[in-house]
Amino acid sequence: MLSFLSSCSPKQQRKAATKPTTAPSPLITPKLDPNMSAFDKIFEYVDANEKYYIDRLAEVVAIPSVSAEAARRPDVVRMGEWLVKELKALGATVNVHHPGKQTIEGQQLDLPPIVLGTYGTDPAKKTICVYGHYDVQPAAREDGWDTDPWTLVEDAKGRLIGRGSTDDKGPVISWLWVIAAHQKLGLDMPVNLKMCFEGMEESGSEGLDEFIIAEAKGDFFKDVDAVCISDSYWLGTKKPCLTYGLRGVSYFMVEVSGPGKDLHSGVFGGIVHEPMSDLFAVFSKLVSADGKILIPGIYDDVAPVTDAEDKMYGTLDFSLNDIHEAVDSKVTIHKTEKEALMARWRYPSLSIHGIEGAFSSPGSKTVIPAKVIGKFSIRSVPNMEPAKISELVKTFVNAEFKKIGSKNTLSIDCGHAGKAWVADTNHYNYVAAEKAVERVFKVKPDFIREGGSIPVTLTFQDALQTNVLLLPMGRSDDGAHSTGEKIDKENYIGGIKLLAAYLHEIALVA
Ligand SMILES: C[C@H](N)C(=O)N[C@@H](Cc1c[nH]cn1)C(=O)O
Ligand SMILES: [Zn+2]
Ligand SMILES: [Zn+2]
Repeated sequence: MLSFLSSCSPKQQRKAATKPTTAPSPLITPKLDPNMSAFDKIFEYVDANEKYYIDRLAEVVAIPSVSAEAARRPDVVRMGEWLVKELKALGATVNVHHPGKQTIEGQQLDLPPIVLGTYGTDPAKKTICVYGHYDVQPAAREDGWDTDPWTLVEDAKGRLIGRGSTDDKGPVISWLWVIAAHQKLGLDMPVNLKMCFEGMEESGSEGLDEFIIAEAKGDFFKDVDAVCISDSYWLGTKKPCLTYGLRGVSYFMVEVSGPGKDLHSGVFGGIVHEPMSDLFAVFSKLVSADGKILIPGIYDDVAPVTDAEDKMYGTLDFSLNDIHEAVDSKVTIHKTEKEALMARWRYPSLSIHGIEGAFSSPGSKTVIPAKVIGKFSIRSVPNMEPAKISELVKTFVNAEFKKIGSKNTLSIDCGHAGKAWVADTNHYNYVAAEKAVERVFKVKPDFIREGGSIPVTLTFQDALQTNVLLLPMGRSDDGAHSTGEKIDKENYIGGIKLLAAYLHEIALVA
């Protein structure tokens, strides 16, 4: 299964490509001392089956389940079906919810299925709902990947490189390996599991909130005692973390159009209002070079810093160098760790992502694009409301466009929005996770917040009236959403142990 690449660059020759063309490595059941604890048995079993887990990760990375691209929608559905098949093979009760339709790229498409697995219904046990997403961000070799994003490659440092390896396929399939390990070892599962896996997280989780709210008291969710999500990252590269906060996100599309078709810039340059120039003029007013959002009122609702929060920053195992390593450069804005973490966790930020319709190929085509759609998002923090953010942004963008005096047309739309989330860490869910980290990694975790967004987290907390824990497997330098996304073998294998240990600790502490 693990083959070495030949006839390629020296850089690539050091890498092994794991292609899912043949059966995965066989599962091994090591001979274990019956007196060993359940924890130790599971840990030894997981170590013995490292190769199998990597082969199975390769299998799912090879399914390009990009939710944002219409052409990839069948692959997203295929990935959902893969999960259904695996869950059924494990003996889980599986239901699939079809959330309806969506229009993207002018096409009406079925939203991918929400896959719901139930494993165990023992009223004497706690019921833990685990959530994850099986869709991924777009990826293309031309973006700057050294390897094919859809072929899992293990490099000399034990990094498993491929789109979705850390965000979020590695963590999602790890829940399956936890069930399978218990079966092979003849161990009783310590909790009942409710598994909720969606295929639209990277594109606004369409249909999921409505489903959870409608079903909160229904069969699937009614007995849930706590929720666990593994879809975030350690703060650095060495110390495990538990995550208790996320920023929200409001995603905007700004369309500027005017000319009826693309134009020759030599013939029409200087005599027509150009959509791209208008968009640049407006976008240049959104954010300063040092990351301050320039939209009036946007900071008004940001929660003030408390004394406890102020002191907490100094306790974390984190240095600016962790950011430098993660971004492969020293282009950080802030001078201190505290300022950088505050900017990531507790202040809003605005990022410009791209322009649809703009000429972006190599070469020097002298075109005036007739229509462009600029895309940016605002990461929001506690107390900021998506409706107010949208109102402030739209008012500002329309006013800035008016100032230009262009005869083109601008329209702005908020594609999707989700609120920030902060959890109560004084809950057995966090106590169990902390103990699990200590068991697996022999160190106490840092308690951190995250700059990214998982909009459904708050929905789980509010609709199910339950505690939500984020239990990350990957590291800060995994490059989620980026080129060369990876999960370290150590984190993947350690992560499988961590998820198993967490479920056992729940049974012990709750
Ligand atoms: C933190 C999580 N793994 C993640 O990557 N979430 C995405 C969610 C999103 C929102 N719009 C598009 N994707 C993120 O934070 O960007
Ligand atoms: Zn993501
Ligand atoms: Zn994710």
